[in-house]
Amino acid sequence: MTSPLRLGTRRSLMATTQSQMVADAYTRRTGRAVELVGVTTFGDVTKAHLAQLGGTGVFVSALRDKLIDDEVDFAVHSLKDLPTKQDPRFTLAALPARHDHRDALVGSCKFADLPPGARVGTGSPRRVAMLSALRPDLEYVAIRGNADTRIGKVASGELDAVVLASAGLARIGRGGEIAQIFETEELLPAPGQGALAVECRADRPDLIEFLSVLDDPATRSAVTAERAVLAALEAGCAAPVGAFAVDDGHTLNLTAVVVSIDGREAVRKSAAGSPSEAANLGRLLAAEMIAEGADRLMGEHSH
Ligand SMILES: NCc1[nH]cc(CCC(=O)O)c1CC(=O)O
Repeated sequence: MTSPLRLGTRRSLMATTQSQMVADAYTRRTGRAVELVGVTTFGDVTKAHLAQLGGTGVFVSALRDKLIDDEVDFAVHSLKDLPTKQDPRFTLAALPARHDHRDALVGSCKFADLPPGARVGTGSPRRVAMLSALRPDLEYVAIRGNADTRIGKVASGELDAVVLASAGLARIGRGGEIAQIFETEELLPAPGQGALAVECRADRPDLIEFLSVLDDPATRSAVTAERAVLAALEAGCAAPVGAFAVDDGHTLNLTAVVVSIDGREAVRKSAAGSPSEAANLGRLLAAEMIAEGADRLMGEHSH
């Protein structure tokens, strides 16, 4: 009998839920058992504001340490938390079919119905910038902590609403509290939002082959283009950059935006191309955006 695969996961509800989803999908497809191994990460224990931690990857490195130490076989990350520069010791063996890519408002009314001066919580400069463009009359409050903590600030009355990723809310069973989902025309999601990444060591070709049953090619081309924009802009997860692509099986349609943090200026562009040229499409779009001043808009939030 084959031994179970060991899946390293952060201990938060969102992480264990998404890890369990991937574990179940793998077992369904292959018949092989997967056991979850809980790992505590720096990103879970630190009190520092995420945007001040010097970029991406705080949730990722502890899981990668366990891969290197051979304590786990693979890990599942939220793709949007993964640095665009891939560490050569690891491979994204599968990018499963993406869940909802959009952002959602949790609160007692829709965004347009919030009274002037209402306090809206979000830790993301991207969301602050784009929401400020729609409603400059609201107060945007930097918040941190897991989704549960953030939603709690609405229940306690400290905030009128919070904005979180729809996919994450669904994963922790709080999708029912969503007052509104933002369409991409008004709030373009973070590159890779809603997608998971299945990662293992690059020196385990057999395992990469096993895990590849979970890969969804249309998701892979879409998020490859989105992440290529982010990489070419030399922006990190804290930059006010949105990107979203759809691969319909023939054509890859990509839209990206960079917004000044006050929401007053934006460079937004779209492009279409072949899914097999996803990375190029993203790079070219980013170059056009830079030519129109995108890097100036990012200011201190680049890198
Ligand atoms: N930045 C933290 C983070 N990383 C992934 C998700 C949620 C879901 C996803 O995009 O897969 C969240 C929470 C959020 O942004 O609301």
